[in-house]
Amino acid sequence: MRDKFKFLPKKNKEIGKQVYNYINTLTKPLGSLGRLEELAVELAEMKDDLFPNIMPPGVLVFAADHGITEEGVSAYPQAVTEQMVRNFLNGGAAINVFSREIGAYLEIIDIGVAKDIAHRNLVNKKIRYGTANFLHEDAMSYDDVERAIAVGYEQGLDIIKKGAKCLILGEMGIGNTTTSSAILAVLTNMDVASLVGCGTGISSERKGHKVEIIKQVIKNRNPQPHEPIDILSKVGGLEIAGMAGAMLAAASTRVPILVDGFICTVAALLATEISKNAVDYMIVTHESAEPGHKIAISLLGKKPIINLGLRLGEGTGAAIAFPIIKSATLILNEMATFDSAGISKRESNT
Ligand SMILES: Cc1cc2ncn([C@H]3O[C@H](COP(=O)(O)O)[C@@H](O)[C@H]3O)c2cc1C
Ligand SMILES: O=C(O)c1cccnc1
Repeated sequence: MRDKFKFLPKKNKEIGKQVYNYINTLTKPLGSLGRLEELAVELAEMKDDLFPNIMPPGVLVFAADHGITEEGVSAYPQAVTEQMVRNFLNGGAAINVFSREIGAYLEIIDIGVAKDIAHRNLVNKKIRYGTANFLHEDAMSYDDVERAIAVGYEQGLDIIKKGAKCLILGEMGIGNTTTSSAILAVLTNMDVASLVGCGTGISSERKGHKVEIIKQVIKNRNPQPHEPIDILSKVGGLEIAGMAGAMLAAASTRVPILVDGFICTVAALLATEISKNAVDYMIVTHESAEPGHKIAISLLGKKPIINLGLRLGEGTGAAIAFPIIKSATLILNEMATFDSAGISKRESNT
């Protein structure tokens, strides 16, 4: 797996310098567009383009079930995964609303929902009917993990081929904050209690139970910290592997990845464990209310753009932040320079 992604393209730092200099010729005080200026430079470096374009965005929502829901770790029953997939297909979920708002291509991928769903707009790539309960046995085989990453990779390439100029990854899977917390605990070796949150809204008592389950899971499964396939096979999720695969597709084609919340950021960490350079193509769009998210973001070495206290997933935070990131490209594409507008430049000794 690592061999396949050994040679991801590097960002073009030279273009970044040119864009930085160009931004300083635009009709505004130096540095006055703050973080947007940094984003413009980053996007140009990723895309190897002085005038990067990220319209239209592609949104891929990967859905899968988690056997660990048997242990009472979520506020909602497993059946909600399938019900929400139907809601996505009917256009009624939050990610549908925000995708429409930003003019995104949206695709829903069944990579491991526990029930069969027949719908002409569903991309059926089911690998298995949910993961096993990893308190008692491995979540899935190495082969399942590799197939899930390959599905994500192919879906990523496919939506890029259809014209997506940046990628938003979303997920749906009841129980996946438990899965993501277990993965993050393995990656960081941190105290489980410090990174577990309330997910869909469990009580603090139930949160204590979730912490104990995750501790026991890690003892029982003993995943290897720098072996992403081993981690995913022992305590992973199919949608998390799929998102990591789609991120690798984006990085290999210089397409910016707009990273969403806690679960998506854990997938991003796994993608960078598979190929370090993937991180160059990632923008963390927001900070979720899930406490593990702050830890995952800092491990990725990123700075979130917004914090609206979201704790939903589906790719919603990335979709909401999209217009901000698009604004960074528009300043390059549309603003006048001092010379073209005939405006006096900054005094040299101020
Ligand atoms: C109706 C509904 C819609 C959702 N959309 C995303 N999630 C989010 O919540 C789940 C993770 O939380 P936990 O680990 O506590 O189960 C995931 O499915 C995630 O995508 C939802 C959850 C629900 C209930
Ligand atoms: O941050 C997230 O992605 C998140 C948080 C809670 C529930 N589902 C998703």
